[in-house]
Amino acid sequence: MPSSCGAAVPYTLLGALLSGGGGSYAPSWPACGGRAFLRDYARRSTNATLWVGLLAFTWVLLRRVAALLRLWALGSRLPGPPALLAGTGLAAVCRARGDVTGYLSKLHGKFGPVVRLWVGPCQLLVSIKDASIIKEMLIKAEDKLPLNGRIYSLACGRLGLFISSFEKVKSRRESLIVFLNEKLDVGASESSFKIIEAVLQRVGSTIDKDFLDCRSFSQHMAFNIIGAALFGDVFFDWPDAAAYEELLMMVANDSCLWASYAVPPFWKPGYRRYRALCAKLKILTRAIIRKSIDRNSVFSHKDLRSCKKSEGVVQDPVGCTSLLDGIVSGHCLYEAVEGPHSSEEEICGNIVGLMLHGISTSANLVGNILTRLILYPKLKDQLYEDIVAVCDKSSGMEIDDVLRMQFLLATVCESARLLPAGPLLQRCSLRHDLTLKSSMTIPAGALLVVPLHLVQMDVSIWGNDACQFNPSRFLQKDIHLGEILAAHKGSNGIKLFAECEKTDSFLPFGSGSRACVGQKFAILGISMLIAFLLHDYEVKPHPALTEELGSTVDSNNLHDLPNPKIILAKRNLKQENTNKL
Ligand code: HEM
Repeated sequence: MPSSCGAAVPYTLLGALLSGGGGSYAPSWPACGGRAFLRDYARRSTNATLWVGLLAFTWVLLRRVAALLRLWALGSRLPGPPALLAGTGLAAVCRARGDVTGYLSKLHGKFGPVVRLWVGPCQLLVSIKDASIIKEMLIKAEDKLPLNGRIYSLACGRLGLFISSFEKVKSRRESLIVFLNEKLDVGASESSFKIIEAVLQRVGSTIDKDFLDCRSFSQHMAFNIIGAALFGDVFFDWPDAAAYEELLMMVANDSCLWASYAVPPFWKPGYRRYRALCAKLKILTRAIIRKSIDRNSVFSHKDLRSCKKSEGVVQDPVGCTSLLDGIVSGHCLYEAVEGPHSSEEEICGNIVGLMLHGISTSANLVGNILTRLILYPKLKDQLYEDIVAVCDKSSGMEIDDVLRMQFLLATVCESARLLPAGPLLQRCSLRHDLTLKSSMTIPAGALLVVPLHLVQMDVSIWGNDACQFNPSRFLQKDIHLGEILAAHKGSNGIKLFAECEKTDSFLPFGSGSRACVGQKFAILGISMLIAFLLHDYEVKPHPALTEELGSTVDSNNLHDLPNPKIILAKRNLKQENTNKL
């Protein structure tokens, strides 16, 4: 028997409530009981929800398909090999850990300065080799690859630097630049950049060993320089510093591997170990942040509250003692630490990120320069002359002195040119298509890469000796490197060449909207470290290495010598001065 109440049950809860006041449903539904009403109501709501869900899903799917069709349409207009061939070719090279640069070089030779590759049915990669197009692309493409963000987020947790979206990192970048420039304090009478001197004094016991392994020594130096810059003097007395260094390196080594999984592989013991290391790293970072704040607690309470703020940038970083303030951006240190948990979490994440990136990149460059010094005694002598010529005139060594050591700065830049931090500079534009002046349109979401070895060793730009180590190329007539560095106080970039094409092709620190924030800090800091080292120590290869190498050393090919043993022998400056007289 059909239920007499079926037709009388209101469609919606609102309808039922309205009808409860004496509407047309009023006589029938109370008679059927609340259960029938609720059952019917649940059925209809479920149906409605399923319909809404289905429509939303179809909408998302259609949008995805439309975006994919657009990607294929725009992508196929760019020059490049047929889809399937390219995809398998690049994948095979990557899987075999082969020469990606060599592979891209062949493609550029065939298809021109812009080459597109399909690395999957929904993934387009565009490689760019032309300096002017690169410059335009690096300014317009403001985002990083999502994988880049994943690597840092996995290792550091929540953070406001290094992540994919430019919008989210913009203000952090600005405050970090203010802070790092303050650390350098170029041109100030009382230069604040005493970090290197302090580092060398404190790590004396490391230096005085019989011999040093170049990689660990460079890493230790970079760790101390960046740590001291971020946390202040307290970093030197921190008993957990050695454990922290070891943890950072372990996390840095594994981060790319684990971030490459689309779904975190919780079932793998290696992954669980890695997560445990990241958690320990964060605990230690919080401990050193707390120590740094405690050391400056008087400051925190008195001055940090009164830091002038404007548009999210700390305007008075002199009153704010450590990098923590710069990173907090818009909050003074005191407020941020006392504030909601999330901001403390983010400060910690940013600092772990800076330590991971700053140490690995700077250590690479220091190691590279030291290796060249022991392989190339003439370079060492020339540098020593450059350093002594400036130091003889002044009592101590200030950052302004280093700015006058042009050959040294040129050596650091030339080493960075020949040894970029990675083979590919990577960008993307997540939301908008990129329309380049050459009337090429690169669809949103495409992976944009610059093969750094090809660009920085391009014979047509750098000359026939593009692959050779030749610091003098940075000392062309009319270019005063030191002046240029000093004149750019407050800005991030360093203009090295009058010739624009060369500037655009010097990219070890990237360029454009996401360029390295630590570029000037790294170049000047590393130059100062080498100046102090060469001034006080004789850098020599270990005798076993000299025998092994014999006379057949190719100073341009450092791959054969990834981690040489070196000896640092203290110079007898008094004796040297007497000999000179
Ligand atoms: C020799 C040392 C270094 C090298 C070779 C280096 C290289 C790079 C490169 C290639 C990028 C990406 C740039 C781009 O996509 O255009 C980058 C980003 C960055 N670097 Fe460095 N870096 C060095 C040292 C440092 C130091 C010492 C710091 C700070 C303490 C630092 C802070 C950053 C930050 C915050 C970013 C991210 C910028 C963003 O995502 O917007 N770097 N670096």
